[in-house]
Amino acid sequence: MLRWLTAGESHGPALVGMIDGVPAGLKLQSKDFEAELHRRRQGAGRGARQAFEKDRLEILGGIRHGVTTGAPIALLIHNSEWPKWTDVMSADPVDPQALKIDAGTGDEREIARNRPLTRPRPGHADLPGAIKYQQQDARNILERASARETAARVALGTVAKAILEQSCGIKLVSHLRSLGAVTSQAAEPIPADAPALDASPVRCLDPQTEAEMLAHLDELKKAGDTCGGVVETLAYGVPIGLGSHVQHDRRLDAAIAAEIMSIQAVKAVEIGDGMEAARRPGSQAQDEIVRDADGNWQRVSNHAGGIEGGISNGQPIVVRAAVKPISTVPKALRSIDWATGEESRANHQRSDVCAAVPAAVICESVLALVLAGFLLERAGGDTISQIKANLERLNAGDDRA
Ligand SMILES: Cc1cc2nc3c(=O)[nH]c(=O)nc-3n(C[C@H](O)[C@H](O)[C@H](O)COP(=O)(O)O)c2cc1C
Ligand SMILES: C=C(O[C@@H]1CC(C(=O)O)=C[C@@H](OP(=O)(O)O)[C@H]1O)C(=O)O
Repeated sequence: MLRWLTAGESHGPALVGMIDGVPAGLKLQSKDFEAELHRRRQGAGRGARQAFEKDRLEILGGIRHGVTTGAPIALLIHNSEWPKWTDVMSADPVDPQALKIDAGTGDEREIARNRPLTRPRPGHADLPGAIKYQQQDARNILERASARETAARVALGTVAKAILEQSCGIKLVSHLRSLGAVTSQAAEPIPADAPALDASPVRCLDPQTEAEMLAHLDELKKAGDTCGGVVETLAYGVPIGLGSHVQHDRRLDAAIAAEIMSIQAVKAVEIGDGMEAARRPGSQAQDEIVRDADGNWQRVSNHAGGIEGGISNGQPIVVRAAVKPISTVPKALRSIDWATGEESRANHQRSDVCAAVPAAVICESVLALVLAGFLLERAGGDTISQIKANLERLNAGDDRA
């Protein structure tokens, strides 16, 4: 069984990720994690933090000389800003007078005064979190609600991607179907080896759409507004048989939807044609069954996005996620200051303008974690070679005419 957890705050010393149930014999090095963390930092729409955030990684256990041992893998990702925030985020009480930080952005001035954040931002966890946990300072909520946490999930996803790739060659790819009001004209489906995607600041293969997306983003930024987008993630090479129809919590599509929805700012998840399927006649919404010359089961289309009855059907898995516009809107929205009870404008701290591009990399990682969990459930072993052998045996086990 694959289990994973993260901990840590956005401006604390570090993030922590731990994953248990990883087979021995998987090849994984620091540079593999660093490459994925680098991908998450890239792209249009990011705020100032990503210009200097280094995501410095330490592997604390589970990997030795570039190979997993079967022990839980523990990962630490240092927050570059920690030296500046040590007093503000200290675990132990500090004298408020001692808190001195260079004035810079409005946010830093708030910190310099060590003023509790009391003007909750609509759309963030500030208000419901503060009421639920009885906090007077929204920082005690927003530090953990922050999508900084996704750096840890992307690091854990690196392990999952290695399991998928090294056991049966599964590859994932992500791109933007739309950014704000601009929709991609990309041919479908994007292949697994689409190399230009990482080079595109908006993960879009079509230069004209890319330019329109960038212009749209720029326009919203100049207007003091923020932007969302629709991310599409595909997994190629997933064998038939991951997940099950027999119980609600064993359905692959349900697990994928829940995990993708757990990414900060994701507000809808579609598998295959998703919402569009509901508008089509049934004859145009299913994937007719054929066999190729070698007798392999094939489909003439992939409306189902690779999953039927909660089970992978051998077609590419296609998942789309709607990422809402960033809730820290620079032209700050209406709120109430809970320190005074008066109408006010929401706190504004340094912020991204759009999360859709990094969300694409995060969706890949999260999808990889879910698929790796189901793969291990079906073909699990203690070592990667046992999993490979199990998969071969399972794939050869179909004696249908
Ligand atoms: C990669 C990424 C970066 C984000 N950056 C910001 C940000 O800078 N400012 C902000 O207000 N929200 C940002 N968000 C969204 C918030 O974390 C999210 O809206 C908040 O935690 C509330 O959760 P919910 O939107 O899922 O309800 C980001 C999300 C992602 C995925
Ligand atoms: C730090 C990251 O994203 C952060 C996510 C985030 C939020 O509210 O979700 C708010 C911002 O934090 P900060 O105030 O430090 O700029 C983003 O930068 C990251 O992705 O590494």
